[in-house]
Amino acid sequence: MAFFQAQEISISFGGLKALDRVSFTVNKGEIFSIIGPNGAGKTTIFNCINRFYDLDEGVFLLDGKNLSSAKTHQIADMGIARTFQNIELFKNMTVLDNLILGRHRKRRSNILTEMFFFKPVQRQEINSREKAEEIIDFLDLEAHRDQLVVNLPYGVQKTVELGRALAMEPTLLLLDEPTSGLNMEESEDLAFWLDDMKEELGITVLMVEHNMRFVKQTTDRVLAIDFGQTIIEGETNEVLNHPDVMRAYLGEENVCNA
Ligand SMILES: Nc1ncnc2c1ncn2[C@@H]1O[C@H](COP(=O)(O)OP(=O)(O)OP(=O)(O)O)[C@@H](O)[C@H]1O
Repeated sequence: MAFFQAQEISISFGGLKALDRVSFTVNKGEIFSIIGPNGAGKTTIFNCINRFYDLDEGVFLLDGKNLSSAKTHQIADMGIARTFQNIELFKNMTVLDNLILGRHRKRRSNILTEMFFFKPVQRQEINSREKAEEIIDFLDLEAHRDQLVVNLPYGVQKTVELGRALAMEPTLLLLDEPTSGLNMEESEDLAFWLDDMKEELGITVLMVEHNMRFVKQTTDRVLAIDFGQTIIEGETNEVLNHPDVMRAYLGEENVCNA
């Protein structure tokens, strides 16, 4: 069964139809990319999944469950985590503390449990710390563990943001332009981690990405859109080599060099 589906989704901003009956299907455990030129509607898809915006028409289904009535925080509880085009971290906190905070949605405590059930709360705290340490190990962040995020290079901050999303133990991870601002070596590291996330952690990844070389290297299937409409959905090579995609989005030169 399809793991995640968009069915005929549409949304308008004033007179602008940002998404016009777009559908796509993401299978369990695959890395799926959405590509298209600036303003095509890619980030709007993510913002609708997160319920920052309400769809005018259509639905998203996660494991067959309709997300329409879920609120933003419930989307996270259902196992969907996200990174942003502009990094969103607590910049004056350490890497470790940002990762522990990423566990916040997994914790089940309130003021009463914190006051009267010290042991369970303490256990959650220990679990969060252990999970954060696992992620530090997984993403090679040991050297930066106790540094303030504000003092880290951009590429490392992006890795920490990825780590914070992983701290939620998502089943579906949304990555918005994960390679933007990364150098070649950092992009290679990211490709390696994506492969590990897929193979070792079984996470399904839905990614918006402009870097066609990276898409080609990492992605199982692709949706190409422009002006809020689908051009084609299919296997990565099939989509990247499609004449309409080459013409409309990438330019012949980029595809040849990819
Ligand atoms: N909140 C909003 N209000 C008005 N228009 C919006 C809003 N959000 C997005 N848009 C418009 O919807 C269209 C799609 O925007 P979106 O950010 O999804 O494009 P994108 O494909 O992610 O582009 P980029 O690659 O540049 O990030 C654009 O024309 C954009 O200006």
